[in-house]
Amino acid sequence: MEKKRIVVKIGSSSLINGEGGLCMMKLGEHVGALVRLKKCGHEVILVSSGAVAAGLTDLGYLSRPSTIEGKQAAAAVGQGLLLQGYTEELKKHNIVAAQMLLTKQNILYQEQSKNAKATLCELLKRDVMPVINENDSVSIEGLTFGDNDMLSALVSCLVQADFLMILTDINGIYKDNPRTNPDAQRYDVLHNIPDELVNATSSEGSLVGTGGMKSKIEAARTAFVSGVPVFIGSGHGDEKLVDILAGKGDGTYIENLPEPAVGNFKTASGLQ
Ligand SMILES: Nc1ncnc2c1ncn2[C@@H]1O[C@H](COP(=O)(O)OP(=O)(O)O)[C@@H](O)[C@H]1O
Ligand SMILES: N[C@@H](CCC(=O)OP(=O)(O)O)C(=O)O
Repeated sequence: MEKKRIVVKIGSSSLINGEGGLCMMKLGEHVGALVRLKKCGHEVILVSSGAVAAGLTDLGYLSRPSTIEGKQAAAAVGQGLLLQGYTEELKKHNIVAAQMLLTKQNILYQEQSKNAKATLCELLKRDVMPVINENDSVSIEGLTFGDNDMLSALVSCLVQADFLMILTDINGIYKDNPRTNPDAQRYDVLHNIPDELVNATSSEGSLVGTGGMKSKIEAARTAFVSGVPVFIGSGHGDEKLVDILAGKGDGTYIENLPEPAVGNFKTASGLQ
């Protein structure tokens, strides 16, 4: 089996329980699947959201605060809880968790991105699981990634990943938001992401997430044009990430057209 370098992004909506706190059962299930992928011999980098959402309850917020200092304070509390959760769950599988909190400057400035890449490669070499998030409590307005979808795409480009998996609370990209339009159809495969698709997609997300499907599509385009195939969707159980890699995931794949069979080539943009 060919060893692959895979970035997995987990959104807040897939980590939070009904009452708004961090759900250790959901986190543990993701970890089981990440470990399974790693045990297949792949290099796995996790980009996890959830810091702001995880910190709300302890700070007495009833919902996501609208002020920057409110979100930054929630992230300062929640990031600790998030990493504690990953460290404990990974330890059960004898895997060490490594926290990397990045700002946009760390990716934009070559000198800093070189260091970030070198650190990530060293962690992978040592068989450690990097757990990346934006450094929310110090990020400056206007210089944030905006959401972790773009962060995961930029990390994928930085480490020349073979695959980016964006896990969320919905099983793929639909032509319209399926929460408001239950008849909306899903794209199973896309071979490009034209402007019209980005423009037509809503940035309305779950109560705890940021950017909705629009930010995922924009992030997917960034990764895809740099040569990284992307999956956006959901799944359950230990096999879900292995299944996604095998092309059996429940979601939308953004990938190159398959090699044409000689004399039997049908073009498809993936956009119906
Ligand atoms: N065209 C669309 N296809 C699928 N989901 C969409 C679409 N438009 C909006 N959404 C919404 O995007 C949400 C996922 O985004 P978000 O809440 O930011 O997730 P996450 O926390 O995983 O980043 C879904 O729950 C869905 O309601
Ligand atoms: N860095 C923030 C990420 C916010 C965000 O992008 O959330 P999501 O849309 O759920 O990926 C946090 O950890 O809460």
